Amino acid sequence: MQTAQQFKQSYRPAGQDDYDISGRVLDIIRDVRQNGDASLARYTKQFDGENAEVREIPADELKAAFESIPEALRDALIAAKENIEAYQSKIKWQPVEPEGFYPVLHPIGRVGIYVPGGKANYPSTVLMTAVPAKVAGVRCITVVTPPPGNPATLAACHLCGIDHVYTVGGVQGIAALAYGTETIGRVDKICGPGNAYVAMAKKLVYGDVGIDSVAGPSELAIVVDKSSNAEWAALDLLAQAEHDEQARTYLISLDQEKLEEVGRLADQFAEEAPRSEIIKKSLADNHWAILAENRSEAVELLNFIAPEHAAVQTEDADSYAEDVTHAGALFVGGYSPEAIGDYSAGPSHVLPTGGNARFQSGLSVNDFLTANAVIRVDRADYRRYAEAGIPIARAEELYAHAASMEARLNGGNED
Ligand SMILES: NC(=O)c1ccc[n+]([C@@H]2O[C@H](COP(=O)([O-])OP(=O)(O)OC[C@H]3O[C@@H](n4cnc5c(N)ncnc54)[C@H](O)[C@@H]3O)[C@@H](O)[C@H]2O)c1
Ligand SMILES: N[C@H](CO)Cc1c[nH]c[nH+]1
Ligand SMILES: [Zn+2]
Repeated sequence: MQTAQQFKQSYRPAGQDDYDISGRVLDIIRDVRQNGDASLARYTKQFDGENAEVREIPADELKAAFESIPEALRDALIAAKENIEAYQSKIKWQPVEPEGFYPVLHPIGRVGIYVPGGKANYPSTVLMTAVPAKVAGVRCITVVTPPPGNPATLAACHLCGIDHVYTVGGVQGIAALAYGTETIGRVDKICGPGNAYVAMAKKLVYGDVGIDSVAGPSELAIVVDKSSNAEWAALDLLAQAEHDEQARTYLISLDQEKLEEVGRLADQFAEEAPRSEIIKKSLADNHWAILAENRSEAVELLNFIAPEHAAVQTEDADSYAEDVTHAGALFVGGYSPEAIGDYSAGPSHVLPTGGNARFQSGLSVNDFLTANAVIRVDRADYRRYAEAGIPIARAEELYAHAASMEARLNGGNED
């Protein structure tokens, strides 16, 4: 257990010290750029197993996967998809009147989605990325996912009408999307979460291709008080810890007894959990238990950590919504567990990690739109813009800029 002060003094956000992996990740990216498919095949055997194969899954196999999964799962995917569509449609940017200066909205042309598949399978991630892209109007979507391709993930690809699905994961999958190979077409923007290697690869290709955010190993910060249900809070911690040994969990309590109770239950549940090994390592290496003195210290801690998910399960949980400014998503009250956001609530579960919620929002339909300005000045209005521009151009000693504006001051043939 730590005080807020002690925690803040020693804390480092996830990913900031990943220098050791950045070199290795860059080597793989360079190799894929130079050697294309041959490089993909080599790294896939190295990281995913000797028999692992990179291939495109044809549409009829995706359909067969959809038909083969249990009906209850099919219905659940369809229901979740509807919720996601409803939320994303509600928040989609709307065109403004095309007069004067205005932004014109265009869907991004080619989108690549990374669907993780190392320590767990993520059909939900297909929905949480492809549905916003489709609502935006993206015409070509490519999914990459580690081999051999999980049936439920492939089923979700069919449900979402994905154009191309390739069984290639990790850094090599990201590099293939960013630069293209003989068989995989390069895309304009890559989205989707992944482990620390995938997150680093996205950072390193950014600029040559767009990315949504650095959505690395999962994070959850829960705030509890005397009134909180300790069992629920402990289970919520485990629900993040089971993703990855590197998943981070923070328990912030306004009450010392509750802090100890939740911690005890989490350790107890970890022993019996199906993914016990991952959970125990995550809790041992990447869990913080912090005693906050009061509500404002709890809010300050959340904003300091800027976690992927913040969950407030205190008596006055509603009051946190305005004050928590840095969190990928905020879950308010005991009946809003983070797992609901993972699957079926509607906002995307692809959220910024490593403190990036300070400047980055979760994935949404608007990440798949560009809003570029259209500038059209009439002769009647020209003078006031030119007169504001010319002195600034001169101050910058950019005389051709000034001349370009001056030449039009007295009119000409152009109307
Ligand atoms: N932030 C979010 O929005 C969000 C959402 C869902 C999941 N997640 C996170 O996504 C991650 C999924 O991770 P995962 O491992 O299950 O699947 P993954 O698909 O991200 O990673 C598996 C791949 O990593 C590569 N890899 C493994 N070890 C490597 C090494 N030593 N060097 C280079 N490459 C290596 C391999 O190519 C392998 O196919 C978890 O950390 C989870 O918490 C985050
Ligand atoms: N909690 C993850 C984001 O950090 C998303 C997810 C998908 N499936 C289960 N969970
Ligand atoms: Zn989760």
